[in-house]
Amino acid sequence: MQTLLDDITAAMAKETERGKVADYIPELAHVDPQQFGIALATVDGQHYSAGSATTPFSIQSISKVFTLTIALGKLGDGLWANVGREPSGDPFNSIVQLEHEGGKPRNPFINAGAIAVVDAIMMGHAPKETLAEILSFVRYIADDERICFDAKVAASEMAHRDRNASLAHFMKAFGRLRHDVDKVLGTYFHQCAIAMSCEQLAHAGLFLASDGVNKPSGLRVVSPQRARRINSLMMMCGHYDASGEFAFRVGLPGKSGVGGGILAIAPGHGAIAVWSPGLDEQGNSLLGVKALEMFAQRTQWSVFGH
Ligand SMILES: NC(=O)CC[C@H](N)C(=O)O
Repeated sequence: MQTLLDDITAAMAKETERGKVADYIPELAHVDPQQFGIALATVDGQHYSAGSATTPFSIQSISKVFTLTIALGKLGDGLWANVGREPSGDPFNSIVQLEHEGGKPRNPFINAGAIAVVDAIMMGHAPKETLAEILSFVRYIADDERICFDAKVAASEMAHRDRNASLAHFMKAFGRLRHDVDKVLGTYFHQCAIAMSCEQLAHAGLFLASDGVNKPSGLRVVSPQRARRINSLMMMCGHYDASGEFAFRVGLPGKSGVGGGILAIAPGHGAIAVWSPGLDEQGNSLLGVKALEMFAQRTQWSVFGH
């Protein structure tokens, strides 16, 4: 496994086409696109990594997997009254389906869906309390108390919130959000601004590869059925309008973020985190997808067979 991660890192270092760093969040525009990291945490307790695997980066939409897990824990199937579970086939920040579909977002991983999920988690609490809950959950599953929010990234997104604010106000107009829009957005931007390294992310995702059990503690995070369902949503919706392409090339449940990270789950094997800040047209890490394609081919861990 170590040889494989080293080979992938060497192959990615040679790539000249590295995509474009997200600049609609100005604070992310400063990140050096030359960086690449990869980490694997296996269900039998092994850890491997290569490249810049200990450098924290903005996990952005990968956080949506963690808030979905928390929301399902609080509301169970009640969550699905306000959030769908179908791929959208549209960009992550698209508004078009909301009008046709009564303000109900297609799935929890597009921005509208994740905003509805965090509104559901808040349950009348202040953003600070909800954020403390999200952070302590992430620290627990990653088994690492050092994980923090990057306040600068959160502030940068709040200052440029027009698009996400439109989504939130639109949903509120349909009676889909219960809390004040700016409080929901502030919470959402902070959750997206959690900074983690590939090593921390792979560790955090491990419960999804092991039927819902947190490997270091042996404690159950979610039921096997819930882990399977979260994985299915990651497969169908985790890469927005490129989810089909990701399933075709990689064949693993995965969730991307505009910080350039991707968390992929190989059920029964392990969790893999990759990071390369340059994005493709759909806002997914260009080299991250390439690296995972190489990883899935060499391990033959695709859920669709060899
Ligand atoms: N795809 C993403 O990572 C988008 C998340 C980002 N915080 C946004 O709302 O635009």
